[in-house]
Amino acid sequence: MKELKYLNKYFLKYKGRLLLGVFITIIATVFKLVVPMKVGDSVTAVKQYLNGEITDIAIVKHELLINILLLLGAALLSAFFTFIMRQTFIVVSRYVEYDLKNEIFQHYEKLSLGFYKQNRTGDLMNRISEDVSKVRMYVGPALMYGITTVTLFIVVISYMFYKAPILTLYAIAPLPILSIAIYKLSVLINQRTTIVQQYLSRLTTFTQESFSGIAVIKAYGIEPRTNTNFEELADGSKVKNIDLAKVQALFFPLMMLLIGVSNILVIYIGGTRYINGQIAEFGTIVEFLIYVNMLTWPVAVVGWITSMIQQAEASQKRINEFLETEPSIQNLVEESTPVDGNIEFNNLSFTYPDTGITALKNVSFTVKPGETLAIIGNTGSGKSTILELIGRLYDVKEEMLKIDNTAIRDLHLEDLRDSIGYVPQDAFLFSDSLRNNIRFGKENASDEEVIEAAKNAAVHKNIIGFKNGYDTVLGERGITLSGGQKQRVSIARAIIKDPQILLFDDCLSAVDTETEEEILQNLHKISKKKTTIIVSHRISSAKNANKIIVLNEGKIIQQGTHNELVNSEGYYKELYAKQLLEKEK
Ligand SMILES: Nc1ncnc2c1ncn2[C@@H]1O[C@H](COP(=O)(O)OP(=O)(O)OP(=O)(O)O)[C@@H](O)[C@H]1O
Repeated sequence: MKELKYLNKYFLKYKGRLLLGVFITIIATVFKLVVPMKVGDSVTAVKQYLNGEITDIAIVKHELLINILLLLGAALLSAFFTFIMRQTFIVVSRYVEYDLKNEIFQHYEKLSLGFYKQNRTGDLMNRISEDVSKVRMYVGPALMYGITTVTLFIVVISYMFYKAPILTLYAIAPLPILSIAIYKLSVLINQRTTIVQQYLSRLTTFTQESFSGIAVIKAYGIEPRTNTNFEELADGSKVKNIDLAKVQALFFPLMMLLIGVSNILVIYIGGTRYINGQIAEFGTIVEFLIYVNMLTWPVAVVGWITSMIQQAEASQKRINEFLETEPSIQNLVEESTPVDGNIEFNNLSFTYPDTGITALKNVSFTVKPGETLAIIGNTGSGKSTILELIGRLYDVKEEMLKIDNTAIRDLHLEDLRDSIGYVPQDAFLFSDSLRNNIRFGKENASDEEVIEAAKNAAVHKNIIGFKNGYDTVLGERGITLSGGQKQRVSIARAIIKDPQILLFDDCLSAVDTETEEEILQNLHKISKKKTTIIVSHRISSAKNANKIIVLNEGKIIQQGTHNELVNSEGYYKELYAKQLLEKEK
C-alpha cells in the first residue's frame, strides 16, 4: 500500500463525495436487511396459521400484505441508494483517473529528451492508460465494494448472531474458504490477463509497424513472411486467451459450490435446531438462507478486492517511477530574460550522457543577430548536436555556451525556447490540417500569416494545388506529402513563429536546388535581424552564409566564408568540386 499513498491527495480532494458515499452505503445496506427479515416473518406467520397458533386468516393476510409492502419499499429504497452509491464512488474514480492522466501527461512533457530516449513510447503510453485504469479500479470499485462488504458484514452478521448464534457460526463457516479460493483464483486470472495483454500489445505493435512500413513490405515482396509472423503472434495470443478462459470458467462454479455448502448447513443445522426447539421461529431458517446468499457476493469480492489492490499497487509503482523522475533540464531563473541571439560556443566539448559518445570536441564559434552560420560535415560529425545544445536539450558547462553573453542555463528556459524556431532533420507533421500544422508555430496566427509563411517556405503553390488547400488533412505522419513538401511545411512552421534564432537542421535535403535557392533568398529577407544557423550536406545551402564551419568527428576542421574556403585546400573545396561535378552531369 506504500505506493498507493500517492493517491491520498486525491481522496482528500474528493472527500466530500466519498464521505457521502460511505453514508449512503450504510443506508443502502440497512435497507437490504429488511428484505430477509420480512420474508422470515411472513414464513413464520404462515407456519403459525398452519400450526393453529393463529386461527384468524385475516390477521395472517394483513401481516403478509404489510410485509410485502415493506419488502417492496425496502427493496426500492435499497436499489435507489445503491444507484446513488455508484454515483459517488465510481464518479470519484473517474475524476481521479482524469486528474492522474493529466498529471502524468504534464509531467511527461516536462521531462527531457534523454528520458524519451531511455524509455519506449509503448511503455509511456501503457503507464498513462493501462496503469491508470488499474489504479482507478482501486479508487472506484475496490473502495466501493470494500465499504459495502464491511458494512454488510457488520450489519448482517451482528443481526444473525443476535437471532441465532450457533446457526450463524455454521452458516458463515464456508465463507472464509470461499474468500481465499476466490483470491487465489483472482491472482491466477490476473497473471494470465497480464500475459494476454503482453501478447495483445506485441500483436498491436507488429500490426502498427506493418501498416506504417507497408511500402517497404511491398517493395521487398515480404508479405508472406509478414503474414506468417502475424499468424504466429496471433496463435500465441489465442493460446494464452484460452488459458485465461479456463481459469475464468472456474470462478462461478466455485462460488456456487460454496454457497451450496452454506445453504445445506443452514437447512440441516437450522432444521435440527428448530425441531429441538433451539430456534423459536421457522422463518429464521428461510431468513438465514437469504442472508447466506446475500453474504456470498461480498465474501467473493474480498478476494477480488485484494487482487485489485495488489494490481493497483504495482501500477502505481510504475506511475510513481516516472512521476518521481526529475527533468534533467530545469529552469533556474525566475525573471524573464529576452533573447537577442548572440550565440557563443567557447571551446565546447560534449559527450552524450546516455551513450558516452563524444559528439563535439573543443568547438568555438560565434554568431550574431543578422548573421547566418552554415555548418557542413559528414554524417555523425556533430552538426545536429550543436543545434540541440542551443535549444538546451542537454546541459553543458556554463562558460562553454553563452547566449547574449549569459550562460545558457541562466536564461529563462521558456524565453529561450520561445526565441528559437527549429526545423528538425526529420520533419514531423501532425495528423491535422496543413493550416494547423503551420499554425503550430504560432497558435493565434491569421490565415494571411499562414499563407505568407507558406510562401516564404516555397510550399504555398503545392498547398493550393491540393483539392482542399490549407484544409487538407494529413494522414498519420503526413504520408500524403512528399519528403520535400513535408520539409517545407516544417520550415513554414518555424518562419511563422518569427523567432530571434532560426535553426535549420539539414531540412532542405529533399528539395530541388531551384526551390532551395528560392527558400534561401526568402530566408535572407526575413532573417535580416535574426541569428540563423543552417546545417547542411550541400554547398548550395551554405555558400551565402556569413560564416561556414566544417565539422569532422566533432571538431571544427575548417572555417571561413565560401570564397575563403573554396580557395583553400581541404574538405570544403573537395565537396564543392564534387557537387559541382554532379550538377553538371
Ligand atoms: N541523442 C543522442 N544520444 C546519444 N548519442 C547521440 C545522440 N544523438 C547523436 N548522437 C551521436 O553523436 C554523434 C553526432 O551526432 P549528430 O546527430 O550531431 O551528427 P550529425 O552531424 O548531425 O549527423 P547527420 O548529418 O547524420 O545528421 C553521432 O556519433 C551520434 O551517434
